[in-house]
Amino acid sequence: MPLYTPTLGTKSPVLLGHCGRRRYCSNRFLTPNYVVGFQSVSLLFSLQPTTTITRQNTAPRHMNIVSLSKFNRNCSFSSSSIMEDQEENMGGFVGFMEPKYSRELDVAVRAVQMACFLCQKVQESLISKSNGQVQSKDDNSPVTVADWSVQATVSWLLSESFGSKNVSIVAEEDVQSLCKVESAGLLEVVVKTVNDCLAEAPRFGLQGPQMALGTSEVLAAIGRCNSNGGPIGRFWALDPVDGTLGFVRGDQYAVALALIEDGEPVLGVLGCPNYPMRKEWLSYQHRYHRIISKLTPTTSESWDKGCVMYARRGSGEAWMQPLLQGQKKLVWPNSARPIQVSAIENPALATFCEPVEKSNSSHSFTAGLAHSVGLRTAYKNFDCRKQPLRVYSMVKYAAIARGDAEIFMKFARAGYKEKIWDHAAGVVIIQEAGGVVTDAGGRQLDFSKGIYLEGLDRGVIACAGAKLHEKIIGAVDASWNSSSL
Ligand SMILES: Nc1ncnc2c1ncn2[C@@H]1O[C@H](COP(=O)(O)OS(=O)(=O)O)[C@@H](OP(=O)(O)O)[C@H]1O
Ligand SMILES: [Mg+2]
Repeated sequence: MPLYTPTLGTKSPVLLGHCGRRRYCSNRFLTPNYVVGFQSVSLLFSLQPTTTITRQNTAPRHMNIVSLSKFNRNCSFSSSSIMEDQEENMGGFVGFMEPKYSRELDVAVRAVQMACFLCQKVQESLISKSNGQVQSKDDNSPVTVADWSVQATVSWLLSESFGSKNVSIVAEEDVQSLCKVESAGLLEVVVKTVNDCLAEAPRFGLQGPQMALGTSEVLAAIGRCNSNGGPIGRFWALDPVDGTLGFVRGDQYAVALALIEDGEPVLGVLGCPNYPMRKEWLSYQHRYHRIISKLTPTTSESWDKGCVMYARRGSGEAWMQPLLQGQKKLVWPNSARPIQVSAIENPALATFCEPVEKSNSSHSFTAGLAHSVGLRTAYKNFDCRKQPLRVYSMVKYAAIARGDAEIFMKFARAGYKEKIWDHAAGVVIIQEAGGVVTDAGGRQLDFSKGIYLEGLDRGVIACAGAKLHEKIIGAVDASWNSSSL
């Protein structure tokens, strides 16, 4: 049974009630022990003698608890058959509610925290010794132990939390390549990596397996990520290690997890292990950051370490919390703080970022655009040539969401189809942080057509605000025909 603490960081009125997998949403039984008011509270649930509670019976400090009338207007249940079928046993316990997707967001953030922990360990070992953990996929992109291990770990955690029947996942890695005879050694490392990570689950507030997972269970977890997405129902989109090149080069990468319902991303969680809470680190080469971090003592809040960002569609809020460090235990809200896009509207003051590899996005086209709109470009790595901020992975989305840059553009070569897991989490987070994300025609990205962003018009444009966005869209139109794209 997963351990659960209700979600942090909402200003929406909520009434809480969780115990393990059980959700107490009955309005039949309200104990006198709930707290009413818009204030930070720690709430102790009242328990029936027959109820088996493992732990976590308190609400996070900054949840807002309100009266039932407000609750009825503002809250809805997220559905989970597991919760419903266990609810009957809980008569007389407590009646609470929370905003839609709260539990999903809570589990997703914790799972991504764990995935980042796993990735950091693997990346460190890659850097310290190139010990053969970098593999090649059919398409020649590097695939690591981390890719498969994260996919297995996140899939297992989601299935445990919501029931494997209720969890559908679209993810990048394909289990077939891991089942090949020549991958036996790699598979062994993956199984060990997954078990090492899951053993830490209680520290992250989730329940790990009672016994270490066997090879078949790990393969089953990876293989379960075989959804093709689509317009109906609910599925998760996972990029276990986005920015594989950044990962193997010891630079930026991200763990991206989004929940998509009826074709729309409703939750976005982005783990950015090498993107510290402090802004200034983004423009330094990560190797430099690593050296400096080793020289400076770790602060209690770990602001100089990586972060996890997250948002729930329609909440008007996006949040960032530091990665869990050392042997600490994750305690909500884990020093979470709200993030917002930059207020800069003037292109001359705006910083734009783009993919590092010109094979992934045309640098010459964006350079022309930057020039025509009068965009500021950054000095990077003490390099005196002006250039955009080139950052691997969805950390670019993260940079826009928290106001470290104002514009992100990606123009892949003709014929390349963008995949949903490379964008879904970032889109929700930027939009809830106040930004705008569309294709180059100004249309919303369409996550309802399967694993690809079908119908994408030319490229992806994310901006801090509508004015900048309008200017970029106009500039793309003006220069597209004369480009070679
Ligand atoms: N040819 C081509 N064109 C455009 N995009 C491609 C292409 N090939 C791959 N991909 C996908 O892009 C993801 C990496 O995008 P980034 O923005 O991180 O690029 S970069 O690494 O900074 O250059 C990358 O994600 P990861 O595979 O997770 O790294 C791919 O999904
Ligand atoms: Mg990716």
